[in-house]
Amino acid sequence: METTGQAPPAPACARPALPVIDISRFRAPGTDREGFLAELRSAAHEVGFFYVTGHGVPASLRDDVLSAARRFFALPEERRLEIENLNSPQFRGYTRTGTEYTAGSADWREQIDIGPERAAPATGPGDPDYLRLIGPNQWPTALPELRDLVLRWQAEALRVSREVLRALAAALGQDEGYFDQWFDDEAAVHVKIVHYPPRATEDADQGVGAHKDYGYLALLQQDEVGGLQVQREDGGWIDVLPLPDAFVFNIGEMLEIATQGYLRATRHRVISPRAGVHRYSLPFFLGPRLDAVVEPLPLPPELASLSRGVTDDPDNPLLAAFGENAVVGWLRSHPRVAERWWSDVLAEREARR
Ligand SMILES: O=C(O)CCC(=O)C(=O)O
Ligand SMILES: [Fe+2]
Repeated sequence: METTGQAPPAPACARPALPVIDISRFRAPGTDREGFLAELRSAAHEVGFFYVTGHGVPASLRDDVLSAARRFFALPEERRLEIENLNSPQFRGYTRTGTEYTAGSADWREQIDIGPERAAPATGPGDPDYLRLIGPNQWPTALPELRDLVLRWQAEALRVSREVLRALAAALGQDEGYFDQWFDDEAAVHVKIVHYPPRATEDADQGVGAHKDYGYLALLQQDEVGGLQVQREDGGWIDVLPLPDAFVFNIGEMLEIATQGYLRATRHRVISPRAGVHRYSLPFFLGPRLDAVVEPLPLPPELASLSRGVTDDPDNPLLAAFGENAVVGWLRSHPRVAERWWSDVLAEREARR
């Protein structure tokens, strides 16, 4: 189905446009394990996007985080700006609508970026730059409940995404613990709390422009509005309607590279809500530890023969060293934060060019 705007609500009996994977089957006694792994493999290889049910995250936690998000974005702007990301050397905190660009056009959303809640380590000359990404989040004093809710959400999203990654490792013919060493409690996870305001004019519909996600896996909780679209191989767009109690999962570029293109990082975008409608979503990105090095995964020959290879973007090449990739990505996407807190690093990089 080709669409240019927002889809009408799906009838209750509509077949979801993406595969649905019940992740509880991975551990359930009596599951046809090979059948389960084959379904997951085909979803991740052919589409790169799928719904995940059976994840065990309480609906009440999801509802509480989404309603706290609505309260945050309803605060007066000066209260939201108290946690502006410009205050944070670790790029954490609030960014206003219209400051983010995808493929040269402004996205129409505001958000809070949240990472692992840790103290900033003491660093000195010779230390890798990525250590400066480690540090605390910013939390709004006007909404004291947000910290605990979001950190619980982050922990649950990490748990579920590690489980999906283990199932993917098994589906790719590896030991299920294949990725575990890079995805321990210091994994570089990133939660966003996002508000898509209604479009400003009828045809200004770029909530977020078409892109692939970076990292290994992304997990998305959307509210009931809809607007996420995934690109098909023929270039058309599929509406990813909200499915109750399901997360949307997709493959990130790092996992595409690690599997030489066997798994697919699929382009997607968000269409802005219509006048009067607001959309809220909670994307979660799973990255490995900052000291991880991405090595090619040894695919079984029958899968390797179906690998598509990787087309790296020459303007934005991905490196094997994850921490350095993360630094480059943050410096590029938030130049004002970079100038304020990373000017020594920028100068050193400039001198080396
Ligand atoms: O909000 C959404 O539905 C998806 C957002 C997204 O694709 C992203 O932030 O990378
Ligand atoms: Fe995305």
